[in-house]
Amino acid sequence: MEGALIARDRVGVQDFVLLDSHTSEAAFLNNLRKRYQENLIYTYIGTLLVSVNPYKELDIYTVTQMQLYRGVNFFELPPHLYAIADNAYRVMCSEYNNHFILISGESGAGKTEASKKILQYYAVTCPTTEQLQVVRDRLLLSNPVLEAFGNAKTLRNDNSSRFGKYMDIQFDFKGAPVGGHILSYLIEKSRVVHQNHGERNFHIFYQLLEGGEKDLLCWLGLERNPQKYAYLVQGRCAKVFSINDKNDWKIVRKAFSIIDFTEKDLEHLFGIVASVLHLGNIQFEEDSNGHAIIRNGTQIKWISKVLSPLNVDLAFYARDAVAKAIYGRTFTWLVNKINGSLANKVGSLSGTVIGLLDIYGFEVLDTNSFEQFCINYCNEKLQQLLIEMTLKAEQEEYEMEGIEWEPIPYFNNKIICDLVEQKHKGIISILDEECLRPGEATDLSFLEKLEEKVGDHAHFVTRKLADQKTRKSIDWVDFRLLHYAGEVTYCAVGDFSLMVFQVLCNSKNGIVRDCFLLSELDSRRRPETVATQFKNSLMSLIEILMSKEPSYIRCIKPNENKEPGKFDDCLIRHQVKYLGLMEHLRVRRAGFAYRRKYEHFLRRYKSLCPATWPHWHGPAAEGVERLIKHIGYKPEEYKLGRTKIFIRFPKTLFATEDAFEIRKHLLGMIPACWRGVLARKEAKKRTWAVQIIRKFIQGFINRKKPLCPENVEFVRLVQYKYLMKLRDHIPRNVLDKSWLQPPSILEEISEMLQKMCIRNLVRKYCRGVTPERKVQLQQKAVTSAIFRGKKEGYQQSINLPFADTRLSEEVLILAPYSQYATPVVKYDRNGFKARERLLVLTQSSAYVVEMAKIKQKIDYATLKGISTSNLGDGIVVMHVPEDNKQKGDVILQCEHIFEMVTKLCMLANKQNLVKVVKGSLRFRIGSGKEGTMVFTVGPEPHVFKAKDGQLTVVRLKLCLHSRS
Ligand SMILES: Nc1ncnc2c1ncn2[C@@H]1O[C@H](COP(=O)(O)OP(=O)(O)OP(=O)(O)O)[C@@H](O)[C@H]1O
Repeated sequence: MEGALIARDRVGVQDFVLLDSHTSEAAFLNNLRKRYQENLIYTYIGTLLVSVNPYKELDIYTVTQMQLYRGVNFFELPPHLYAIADNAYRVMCSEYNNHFILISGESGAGKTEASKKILQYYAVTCPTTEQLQVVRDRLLLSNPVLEAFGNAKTLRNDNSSRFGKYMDIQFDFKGAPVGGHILSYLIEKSRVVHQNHGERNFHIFYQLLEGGEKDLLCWLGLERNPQKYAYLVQGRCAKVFSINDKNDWKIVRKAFSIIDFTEKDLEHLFGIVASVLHLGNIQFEEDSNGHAIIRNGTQIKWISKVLSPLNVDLAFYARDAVAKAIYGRTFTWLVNKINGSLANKVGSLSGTVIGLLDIYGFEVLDTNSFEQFCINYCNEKLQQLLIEMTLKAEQEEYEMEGIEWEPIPYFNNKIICDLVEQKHKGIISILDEECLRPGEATDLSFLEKLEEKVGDHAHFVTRKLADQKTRKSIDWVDFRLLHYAGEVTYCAVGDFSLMVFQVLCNSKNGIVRDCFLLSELDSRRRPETVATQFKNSLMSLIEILMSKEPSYIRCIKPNENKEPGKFDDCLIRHQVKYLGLMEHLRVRRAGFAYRRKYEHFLRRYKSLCPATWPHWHGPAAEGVERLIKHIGYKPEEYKLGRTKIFIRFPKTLFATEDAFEIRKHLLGMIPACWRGVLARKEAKKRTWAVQIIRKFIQGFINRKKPLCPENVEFVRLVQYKYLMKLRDHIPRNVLDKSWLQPPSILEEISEMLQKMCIRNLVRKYCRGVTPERKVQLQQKAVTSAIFRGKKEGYQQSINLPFADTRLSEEVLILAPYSQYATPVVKYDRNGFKARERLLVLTQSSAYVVEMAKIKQKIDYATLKGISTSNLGDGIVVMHVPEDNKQKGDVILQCEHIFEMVTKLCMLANKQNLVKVVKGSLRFRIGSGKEGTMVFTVGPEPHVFKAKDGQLTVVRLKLCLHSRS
């Protein structure tokens, strides 16, 4: 709601409590007018909603609007009856208590429309289930039925409710509507028999005649023409342009079927409607005794006989009384029947309710009868309730907030209520006494009694009691009450006799029988007058309301002509008075114009103080204190409650609001400038991007050309991208041969880079190699040169380090020539297999040692060659020169053949002497003889010598020397 504070000069304030001169009626009207002219028909007084009938369709009742108000804090959106409805609903759901919404205003002010809209709001926004849809439909459809029987066209409203209505909507614990209950008040029975010019009887009569099926009318003995019925033609406007009776009949018929009326019920109901019409057509004439007799006998078959010997006037009077009674009681029956259908049958039993009270407003007619008396008394009671509840709520809030209560001058209308309802001394009691006392009661005797008993009351006047000046305006049969809303003069002439209709108790029509109970004829019981009945029902209504949380909607009729946009000051001023709005405003203001929770206040105005902007991290109350200190509130302008700040004068709030608007504007500008900078940057970025993309495409097309302006950036980009990627994929060690595939234009560079990289890695590797490791590597390089790709087991031998302790002086595995077939295995202390023969390498020669005794010395200088097979056996043959002293070539079997051969070669410096042979080799046995050695693979490794001296070396899958 604060959102529109700034527009207050044009559209007025949304809450009357913000009016500077809150006691000025003119200021009140002015605000209402401003808003009405802007189609803002709703204004608050605190939590009370004032509504002015727009007399045109406004776009504010859509489902979107409903959703907008759903669950939103009351003051955050413009005033609306949805806000009232939603607030009541939300509080009900959260606090699990009962509520009522009191809608009042004079005829045509928009009460019924408001209550229907609230019902629709609940129908749309409340949770429901498929089962509960039925309840929802019944709640909505009870309206057309009640309106058909209880509404009529009047001069003031084409669809005027002629009864007061209180409807409870029952909700289950989940907040779903599960049922309803209706109470009706004071149906205007007089309308059944009499209508003023320009007005009609209740809608149902015209609907039945206009829309009723031919058979039905025939059965009821009715003609379609309303002009034929005396009760329908007095207002001379049976047909009205704005009302479509035929269509409404269809709606009502459909509604009847939804709200559980049986065909029998309808038969009886329409029977009664028709009876009333027939009754109205009965005419009397005088017989010779001066008694009334029925003139036109045809109608009588529809009603019971009139037996009393009455004169003609009284006979007409009695006829009308019967018609009114039948209709009135049938209406009550109808309401009860609807209640049966609305009763909660599906939901949980213990739920909560929201009551909608749509009740006639204060009425002042040219001639005010008993009906107006009741209506105005009702308004007096409701006004009292409103003032009391508002005051109570205000006081409670002050107490809760720890703020001192300041007494407010206001008019308490309890004194008028007492005048009407006090036991024994009140007007109703006096009326009862007059009606029920033996002997003839007259209007004048009643008036005299009043003068006697309440004559000295400040709010009661009769002609006799009045002063000279006012005497003229009061008739002898009148009394005047000074209501809170103004003076009303009532005519004391009326129907004070109690009518009892024995004959109706025996009717064949079920509804009539239900309505007129025989027990009522019990003469021992003191019957209640209509006034007392009304008083009692009003008392129980007040009791119902007192137990609930209130919300109020006050409806105002802007003009008498149902004209949109016309704001009749005089008419509205009256209503503002009748509705007690000034009084309510006075109570509501109670010293402080505005109050808000600290959190809300701080959220809105925090930008006004550097300490609270943009964020306040402490408690909201302290934030507000800092804020108002910074703005400069004077001590008399505000009070700080427990949870709310109270601001005494609207001008203080407006000044704050204006400051906030300026601030908002400034704050709004910063983002605007910033947005400009960003937009310019964005545009630049886009232009730049377009150029880049264009260049890229050009570069791609020309990428294979030598560097030129067209491709230079593309190539650089590709280079850059490739190099950046290569950086993450560079080989980390000399053995890693992977290299990132270059784009074609970078192949040459990539190759160079790869070489550099490898060189670098190698250098790095070499620098990190120890002398021992270097020797190893040199040895391994020799091994590789000799054996790589030639002999089985080489690959596996690479990772096996050569040991310094082997073969420098001693320890090689030797196999005696004679024992190839069964080698004897021994282990020396170095863990090597030792046989009978050892090979010892020294700097200048190799010794074949047998049992530690030198057996054969081979000089490196004379060594002719070294042979091994390509298989994984451990046989090595050292070819020595043909020398007599020597026995022949040395054949050895050793475990570390790669190491042994390598070291031997290196010592002898004769790498090229080694031969790796396939299949077989020839060797010299000595003394000029030669032998052959065959290498083969078999299921078992062994070495054997054939008879012809040929040696065969069989190796298993595994190499002989592989120990691990
Ligand atoms: N919010 C509204 N928007 C548009 N038209 C409205 C609105 N409220 C009322 N009206 C118009 O005013 C007419 C009278 O309204 P409504 O019947 O609600 O008055 P009422 O106060 O219930 O009168 P009564 O006391 O005679 O029953 C409606 O038929 C409708 O044409």
